[in-house]
Amino acid sequence: MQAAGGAGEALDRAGDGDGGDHAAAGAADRGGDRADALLALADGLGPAAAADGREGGRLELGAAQPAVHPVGLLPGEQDLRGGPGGHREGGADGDGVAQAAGALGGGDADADVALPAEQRGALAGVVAQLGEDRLRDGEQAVLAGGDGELGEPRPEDEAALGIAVDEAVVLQRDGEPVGRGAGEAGGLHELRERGGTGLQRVQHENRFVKYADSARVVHVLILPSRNLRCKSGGPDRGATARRTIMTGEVGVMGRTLAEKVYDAHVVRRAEGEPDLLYIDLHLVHEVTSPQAFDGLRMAGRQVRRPDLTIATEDHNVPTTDLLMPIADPVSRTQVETLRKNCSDFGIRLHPMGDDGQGIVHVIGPQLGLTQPGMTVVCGDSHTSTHGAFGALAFGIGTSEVEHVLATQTLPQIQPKTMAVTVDGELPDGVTAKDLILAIIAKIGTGGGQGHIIEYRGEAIRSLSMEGRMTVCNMSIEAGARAGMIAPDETTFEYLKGRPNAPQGADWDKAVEYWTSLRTDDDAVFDTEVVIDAAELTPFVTWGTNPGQGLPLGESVPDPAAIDDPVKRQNAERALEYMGLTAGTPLRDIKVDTVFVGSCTNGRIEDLRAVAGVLEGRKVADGVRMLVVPGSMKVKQQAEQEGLDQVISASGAEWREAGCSMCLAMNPDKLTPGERSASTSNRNFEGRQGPGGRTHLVSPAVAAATAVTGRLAAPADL
Ligand SMILES: CC(C)[C@H](C(=O)O)[C@@H](O)C(=O)O
Ligand code: SF4
Repeated sequence: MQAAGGAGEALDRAGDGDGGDHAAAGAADRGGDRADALLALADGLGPAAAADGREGGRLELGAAQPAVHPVGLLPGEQDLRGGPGGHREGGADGDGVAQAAGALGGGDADADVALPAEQRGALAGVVAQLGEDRLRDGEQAVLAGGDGELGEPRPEDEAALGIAVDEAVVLQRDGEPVGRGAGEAGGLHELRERGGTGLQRVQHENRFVKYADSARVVHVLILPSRNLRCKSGGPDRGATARRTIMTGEVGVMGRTLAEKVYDAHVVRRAEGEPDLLYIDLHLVHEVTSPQAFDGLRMAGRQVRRPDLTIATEDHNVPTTDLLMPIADPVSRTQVETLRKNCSDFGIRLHPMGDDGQGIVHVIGPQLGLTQPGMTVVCGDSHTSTHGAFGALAFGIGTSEVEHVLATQTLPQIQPKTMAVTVDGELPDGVTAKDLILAIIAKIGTGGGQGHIIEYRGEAIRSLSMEGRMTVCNMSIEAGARAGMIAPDETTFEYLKGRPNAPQGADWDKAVEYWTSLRTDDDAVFDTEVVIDAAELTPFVTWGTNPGQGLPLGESVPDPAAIDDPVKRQNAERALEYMGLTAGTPLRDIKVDTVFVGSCTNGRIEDLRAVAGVLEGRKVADGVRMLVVPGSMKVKQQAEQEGLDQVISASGAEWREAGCSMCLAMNPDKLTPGERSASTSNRNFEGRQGPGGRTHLVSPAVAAATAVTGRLAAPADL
């Protein structure tokens, strides 16, 4: 199924690789995806409970579940629409599809059926695991294993791990419901006795059985063998794992951070099919959403969780004259379409000129919406940025955007895991951008393919949140599905007090849970790479992909010296396009333009670094420098700190927030042959304008380059 978004797949994105011809790409997208989108939706709706409780009726996910979040700090409790209510006002549409009440909220049934506390108590508990007693203080044993003998689970029953007493539960066991027998706590009989409203029995053809409080769940509990399945590879992973457990050859293995977050969001898993993942946060922008909304309209659907969906205008917005209508008709149409869609479907939008507007990957973290342990998606490949918080965040195609809008879930094939460990300390003057460029040069643009990369090690721990976002942002440039960094004090410090961050007791609970989001010591990664931070220096690209980079002190490589014929040919072609000669010292390369901005390096720390270098200096004659904050808030903060003054005094242009020259979907473009040093993340042919030549650099290198007019580091000044 194409819409499953397999690991490492290219997105069905518009406007990529075509020099910004997004209108044409959008049309192709529209034509190509329709059937797949419908397919995906049908699949997505398959396994779970009918929201209206009709057994055997149309199968749907549980009604208006809050986002899956073990500590109950639900993104669903943050109503992104800003209005009263949120998901608790949800209703069901004519198809039994639960809908949060928004502008178009249909139906008046309250689909968000909360279980009375005593029923939840009856459900929640712990199953003794493979004969071991796993009860801890405050936990209660409720689910019997095997044939109902408490404490005697059969290995194949794979009893679930501990559940806090106040959590909602999915009871699951292969082939039959757990806790079904008379007298067994948590059995359906008991729920019925107590009036069990909101619980449905769901039996899937793949013998995946749940009793679910459909109003609250739907976590599939973490099963020990799940991890083994993940490790054994191939479609028969489950069978292999089970055999292994039964013969007692291996114990339960630890899990990686990525596996923990992934597992915690699986709402349905069936042999031979993609998993269905619950999505906690859906970010939307003008480029990849129009066809998705059109699809909803065509199918008569609404947005299932407008309260977990937030939109911003970023790609097509100009960075000057915000009060003027957008001159370019394609950009204007994109932006106007997003406005209409958000208004029709009840989605909070940050339009141009709004205080909260900015690049989608800058505003999510800024608003405290991106939190550890979440699943975050957006029709944008650099969604990997949000992995810096320990969220599982990845880009999706337009058909998948429609799927998430309609169901708040996404079919996924579980990616493999990769550790990139950066030992030691980054030398002075070496930044997160240099680090990620060096990582990509080392592992290649396909090095992370099929994997979620977890960045670890001392050098990563020492990075600020801004630096971590820069690193995770470019995971996609290494071909990875996502990048993640385990949350720690730096993460909590960044989040604390942000508008959507938990508060008070919720905050403490959240931090406790977030602290558990780290790779277990005995977890095994599918692939591991180790890098010594001490060896790194400022890094720049010389070619037309982000992996064609070298330390600034080196020279343009000679393709003739490259053994691999494909790489050699790529290098030849890149040098020709870039107008470079082998052997030229990188420091001798003259630039025409310097661009500071983008979701890679448009944050406050980046602007501080730039102003730090520019202070008391001038941009070289003949060089134009654009400094584009990643969001309006970043812009305001920079202005409060006086950074704009320093930047303007140096001769650089201080602009409004947006993607800008990162991809040239607005008037900020390179002209043919023009060469830039750019803090963005992509350097393919025409990325910054047809014929434009891009060198990817850090903010500090960008600023030093602006001063000298040639690729340079601050230490060269
Ligand atoms: C327009 C969008 C789909 C695209 C992406 O997916 O990344 C853009 O943001 C980019 O950086 O090329
Ligand atoms: S700033 Fe660049 S990379 Fe980031 S979302 Fe915008 S276009 Fe994509």
